[in-house]
Amino acid sequence: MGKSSKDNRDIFYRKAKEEGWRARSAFKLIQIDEEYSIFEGVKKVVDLCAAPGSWSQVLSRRIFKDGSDPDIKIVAVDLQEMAPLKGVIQIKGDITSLQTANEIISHFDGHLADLVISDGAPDVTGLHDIDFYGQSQLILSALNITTQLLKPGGTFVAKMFKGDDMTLMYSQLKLFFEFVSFVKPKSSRDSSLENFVLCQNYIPPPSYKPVMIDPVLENQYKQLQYQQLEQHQEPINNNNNTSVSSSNKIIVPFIASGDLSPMIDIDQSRTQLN
Ligand SMILES: C[S@@+](CC[C@H](N)C(=O)[O-])C[C@H]1O[C@@H](n2cnc3c(N)ncnc32)[C@H](O)[C@@H]1O
Repeated sequence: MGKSSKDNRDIFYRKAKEEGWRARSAFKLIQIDEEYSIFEGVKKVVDLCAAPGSWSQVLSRRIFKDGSDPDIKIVAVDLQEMAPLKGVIQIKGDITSLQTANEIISHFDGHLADLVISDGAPDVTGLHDIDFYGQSQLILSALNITTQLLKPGGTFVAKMFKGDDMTLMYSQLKLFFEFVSFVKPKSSRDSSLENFVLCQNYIPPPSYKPVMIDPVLENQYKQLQYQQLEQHQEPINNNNNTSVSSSNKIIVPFIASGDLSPMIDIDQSRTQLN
């Protein structure tokens, strides 16, 4: 490790201790907000994969503040328990589950979120390809649940690893968001492949209906295809009683498999979905 990256790590580590952040990751979210004003006008926010809670702390300090605005709701979700935080509703749950999505929505009094952030990380094996794959799947799960939670025009921020698939990831996210960019906050170590994707102005494709299927589970997708065939391509119900509309038939396999064939360009693919 070079001297400058070691110093960089130490600065943010020390600063986190001094300022009472649960993890130095807090600075990554703070720096993304300083550069892109992602908290502006935000009242409903979801922190996916939130433990131990430094991003939720940022939301508590910067959005909830003194708690004087009753419209502000912050919901944090993680597989693990985390210590309580002022103004943060905590859910112990899996972001791939419909039950978690429903539980989050139940706290928003019929509204959707303005902002969804995800700093999710799977258990790291040290094998680059496996870790990269695991991280990609977690982003897809985060995107999947985000399509249930985010209001049109909303913002989504997620951690990813820099890798060969960034162009593909960009194309996939561009199906749902007008602006997609990759961000590397200065508190993120230079030596790390970590990156963040910032997606702004959520515009789901016409007739897209969010479904909580896991596109990673190929068999589950095949099962859906069989059901579609049996039912002559009419919308179907999966186990979660959510329908798969014609736009989903195109988008879900595209996201899952990385098959670029249905997408010529964004506008054209959107036209196909109409
Ligand atoms: C790097 S930590 C998040 C750090 C957090 N943003 C902070 O600032 O304190 C990654 C988290 O992702 C969570 N995670 C991984 N897979 C998940 C899943 N399927 N559902 C919910 N949480 C998950 C892990 O439990 C872990 O706490």
